[in-house]
Amino acid sequence: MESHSSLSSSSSSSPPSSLSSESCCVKVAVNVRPLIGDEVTQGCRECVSVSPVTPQVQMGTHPFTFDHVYGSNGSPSSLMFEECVAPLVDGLFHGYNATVLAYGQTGSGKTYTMGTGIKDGTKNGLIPQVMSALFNKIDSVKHQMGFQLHVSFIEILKEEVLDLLDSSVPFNRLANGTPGKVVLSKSPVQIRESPNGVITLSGATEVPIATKEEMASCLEQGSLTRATGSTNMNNESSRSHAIFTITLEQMRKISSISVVKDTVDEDMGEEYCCAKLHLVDLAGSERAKRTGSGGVRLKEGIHINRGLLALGNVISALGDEKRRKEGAHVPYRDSKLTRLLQDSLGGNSKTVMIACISPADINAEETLNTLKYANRARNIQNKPVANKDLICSEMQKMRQELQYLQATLCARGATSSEEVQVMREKIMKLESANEELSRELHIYRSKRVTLDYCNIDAQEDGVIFSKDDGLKRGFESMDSDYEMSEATSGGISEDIGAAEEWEHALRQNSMGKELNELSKRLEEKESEMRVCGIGTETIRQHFEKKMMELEKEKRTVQDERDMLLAEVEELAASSDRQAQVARDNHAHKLKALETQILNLKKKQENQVEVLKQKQKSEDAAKRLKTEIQCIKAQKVQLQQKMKQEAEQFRQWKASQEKELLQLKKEGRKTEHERLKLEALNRRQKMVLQRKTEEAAMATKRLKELLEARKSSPHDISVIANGQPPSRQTNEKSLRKWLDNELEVMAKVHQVRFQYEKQIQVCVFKNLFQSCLLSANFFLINKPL
Ligand SMILES: Nc1ncnc2c1ncn2[C@@H]1O[C@H](COP(=O)(O)OP(=O)(O)OP(=O)(O)O)[C@@H](O)[C@H]1O
Repeated sequence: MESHSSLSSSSSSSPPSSLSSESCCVKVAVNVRPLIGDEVTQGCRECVSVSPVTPQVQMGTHPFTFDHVYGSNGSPSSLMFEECVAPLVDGLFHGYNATVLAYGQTGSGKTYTMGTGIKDGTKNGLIPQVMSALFNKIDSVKHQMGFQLHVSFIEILKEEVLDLLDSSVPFNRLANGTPGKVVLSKSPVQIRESPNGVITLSGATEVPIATKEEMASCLEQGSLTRATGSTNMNNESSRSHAIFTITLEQMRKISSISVVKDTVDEDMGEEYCCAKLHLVDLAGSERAKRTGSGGVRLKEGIHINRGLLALGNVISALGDEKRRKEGAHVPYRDSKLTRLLQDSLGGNSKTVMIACISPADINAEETLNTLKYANRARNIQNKPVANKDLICSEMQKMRQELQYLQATLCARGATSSEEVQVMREKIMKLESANEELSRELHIYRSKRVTLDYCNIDAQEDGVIFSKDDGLKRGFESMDSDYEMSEATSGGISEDIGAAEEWEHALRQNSMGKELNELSKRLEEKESEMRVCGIGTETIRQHFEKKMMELEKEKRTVQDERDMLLAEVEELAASSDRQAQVARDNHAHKLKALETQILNLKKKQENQVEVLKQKQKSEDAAKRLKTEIQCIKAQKVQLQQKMKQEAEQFRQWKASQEKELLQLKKEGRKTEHERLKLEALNRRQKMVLQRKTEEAAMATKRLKELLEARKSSPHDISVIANGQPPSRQTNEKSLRKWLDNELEVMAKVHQVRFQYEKQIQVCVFKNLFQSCLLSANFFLINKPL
């Protein structure tokens, strides 16, 4: 399966990255492998001492401090995964890219550490542990998230990027059957840089992974395909830089809690995250003299060293704080390796470098170089960013906003119906205002039509109606013979139409005025009604209550007065001084009470008056109500009348137009007939002329024959009186005479025939003329 893969955080498949960004240094761990067989055989001694307390490696007088040191009495190598790589695996689940980079001289144990070897790496190496940790984690959180895993495995061999998982390429094992040794026929992969500077690999196979076993199988397949070769320093020396990439895509369910109407609503949104873990097993630096390489191996070695040198330069550039601050150029483009590791070093990645060293004194120089190299790498500052989908976060935000708005809407639910009611009323008011305005507009238009007519009338002094251009259509194709009659009829019809239109406009105008008048009256009455009717009932009740109170008060005062009167009468019976004083007091009180009663009576009378007034205004309101109803009915009637009148006018106009069209059609037909008759007439005239000429000729000929006949009896008389003519002469004369007679008879017959024909033509001509006359008559008298 070919796909577009990327070594960068923001790959084509990755969403735009955002959110938390923190600077962090590249972590460097040193792994000191034990002395191996050859080294022991050669009697090598360990030249590296490790401080168990502080993660420090001492090489002669040079102490190097790292984040972790494993092996040779440092931390046990078994802790390497937990301390260095496990946090990166965790980071993947939070969207952070990560890189684990194994660096060191040839035979220092990089492949062994990473687990990309076929022989002994697949069990204890870091990559197999990554796989276990990854799937354990997925198992524990899969109920909360959706996962998708892909792996790709490429190598950079002699500055060429090759796909190690391309299943279309057959395995070409060596004749000795050594697994993993493969003749190179792998598909090349292109490094591409997207417009935003992201490096991608075009053509690298990305295998979808469902289980740990599938992933392990990919690792195994790639490791088998990877180029290895035997050197003096390593029987299974990797001849290429290998990058095993795990891509983890996840849809995380995130809950947001909102409170709607006192109930807690938990919304489960989704967040997309994509992160990549690059596990890099670099080819080891080597010295040709020591590896004993020649030919192909030598060339491979040169390429390997060149790549590692470029990597060293990048690390130096990034690790030098001064240069970094000055924004010095980082030579990522110097090799394919550095281009592919661009994000892992100084970019969007959490990176751990594992510097593998041999403790053997024979390798002391290379080990020192490695430690220096690794030490510089510790200064590299990366900027890992969680690759979360901005769109997803944005959607989540919008969802929350929507919930908030819904909650607000619910809270306002009580008032919303009132608001709707108010809006509805407003709409109704606006609609009625609109109707009123349309009506007014109609009236103004009618008025304008009337005024226009009046203006035209004034211009055409003496002419009552103006001519509507629209009604002047038709008949234009008619001959000049008919122009007068047509113009007359057209003019009449136009005048009738214009008059009718004018009358209609006047009628509409007057009715509109009447309607306006009614509306005005209605408004007045309604405002009067409002004045009369405001709180009529409430006021009446108030007055009635007041009256009752007054009545009650009056009665109380009257009772008091009666009591006092009774007391006064009693006191009047006794004549002592005290009784006199009491009588006077009572008299005063009585007077005051009488005044109070009088006041109350007055008040009561006033109230009665007010009530009467109120009753009157109520009656007036009733009258007004009736009047309003009456005006409203009149208004409705008038509106209906206007409508009917407009409809009638419309119908009349439509029928006029229809009739006009019909007339035009008939006119065209008559015109056609006329033309036909004219042509016939012309033809008949020609025939008549010819026949007349022929008749004249025949008459002439007849005359000649008659003359000849007159002379013939003379010949016969000569025969009868004198000597008888000879027999021959007689026969000749007789034949001549007979011929003449026959010719005369034929000519007479011909002339008679011509004469009859001429008479017929004359009759037809008369008939035709009378037809024309009747056609003219029809056109002139046809009503429009
Ligand atoms: N920690 C270790 N314990 C035991 N043996 C080890 C360890 N590390 C490496 N070795 C052995 O050292 C030898 C070289 O290791 P390895 O092939 O991993 O080196 P390398 O750095 O990958 O070399 P190269 O760069 O040439 O590929 C192997 O035989 C391997 O088994």
